[in-house]
Amino acid sequence: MADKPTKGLADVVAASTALSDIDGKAGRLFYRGYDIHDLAGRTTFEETAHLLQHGSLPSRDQLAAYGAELVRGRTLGGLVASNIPEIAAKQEPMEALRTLVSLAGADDPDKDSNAADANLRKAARLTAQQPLLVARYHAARTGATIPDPDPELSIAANFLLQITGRTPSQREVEIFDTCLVLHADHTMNASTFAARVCAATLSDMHSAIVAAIGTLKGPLHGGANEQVMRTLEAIDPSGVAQTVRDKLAAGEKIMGFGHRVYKTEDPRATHLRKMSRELGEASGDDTYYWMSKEMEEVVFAEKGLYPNVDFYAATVYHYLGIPTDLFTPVFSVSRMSGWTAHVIEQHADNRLIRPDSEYIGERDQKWKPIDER
Ligand SMILES: CC(=O)SCCNC(=O)CCNC(=O)[C@H](O)C(C)(C)COP(=O)(O)OP(=O)(O)OC[C@H]1O[C@@H](n2cnc3c(N)ncnc32)[C@H](O)[C@@H]1OP(=O)(O)O
Ligand SMILES: O=C([O-])CC(=O)C(=O)O
Repeated sequence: MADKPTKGLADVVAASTALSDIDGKAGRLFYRGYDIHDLAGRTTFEETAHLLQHGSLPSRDQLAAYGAELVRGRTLGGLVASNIPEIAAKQEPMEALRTLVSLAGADDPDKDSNAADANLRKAARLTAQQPLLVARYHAARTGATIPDPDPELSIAANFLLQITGRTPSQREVEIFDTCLVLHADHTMNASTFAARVCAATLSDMHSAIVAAIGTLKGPLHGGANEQVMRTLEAIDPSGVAQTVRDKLAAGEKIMGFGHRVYKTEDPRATHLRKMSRELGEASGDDTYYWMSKEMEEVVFAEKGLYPNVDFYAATVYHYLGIPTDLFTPVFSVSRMSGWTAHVIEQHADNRLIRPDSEYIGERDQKWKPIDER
């Protein structure tokens, strides 16, 4: 007979990884041993993706080679490109990305190989294509014409330009790039775990990423950032405290708060809060920032909960001009670097992930023919 399960696998160590590490009590996050506070604002998303996928912060030559690979990968295959208009008309953004990445698997030249070199090439292509998929999806549904990605620009700069239709300021690019760095990897979060479970059957990288995208979509995980913005938009600025108290009294969860691992401030929220404030002030209307601050104070006073990465990311993306329903897709643009690195790591030292379950159903049932049931 199996042991009692730990509900939600809380505190269960499900994999070994050299990619990221969290000290939940101290509120610290590390990518391959580098403190997130040292990376944020100093390391680009491209450098971070290289760190995760290739194992080291790149030298100038390595970054040039990886950057060139990303530029080459920044094209869409025929199956994906031809289906975007219909998918954009019929599917919500995260559903659409799940479908489009699946189609991209069929277009991928390395689709039949899980070998280490093929996985690295697929990781770079997926990282390069994800922002383009979001931008092309958005353009198809709005009827906008967007420029092709500029090979001289970073992923962050190209994405903001394609989504907002205007050339972002240098500071906006820096802030968005920092957001991508902050969201890149996070140990055994639900979507990464889903990717690793899929990869551990020796299924391919695109299948694992489809599983991850479907998992990130949920409001208890990456989908929370969109819900944070929808909550802020629905509240009267003068009624923040009362609304939060009413929601809590009704047993509702406040989106963007709480975390399975952090027992103190999420170190990513520290950066996102500052950037939200800066962008809010620069916009001339920082109402959503101040509403967020008030919400943070009330949730802490009432429940002792801290904001997670999704909370201040919402207002940062809002101030950057990103449509609210693309917030979770933006998360996927960044997390693609971590997911793919986890698939590489899983395939490199694989064993099927197949836990046990506790049976709680009926026993000793007596079978009856259908007419006697
Ligand atoms: C990128 C990310 O995935 S970050 C997380 C994004 N998700 C959210 O922001 C959604 C809101 N937050 C939550 O639902 C949870 O805090 C999670 C899913 C993040 C973590 O869940 P768990 O570790 O399973 O904690 P669980 O949901 O059991 O919460 C523990 C207690 O805190 C309460 N709690 C946790 N989060 C919240 C919240 N946001 N609002 C109100 N109460 C909360 C729960 O109601 C529960 O209370 P109880 O013990 O009285 O029943
Ligand atoms: O780690 C988690 O459970 C959720 C999270 O913060 C992330 O995926 O970034």
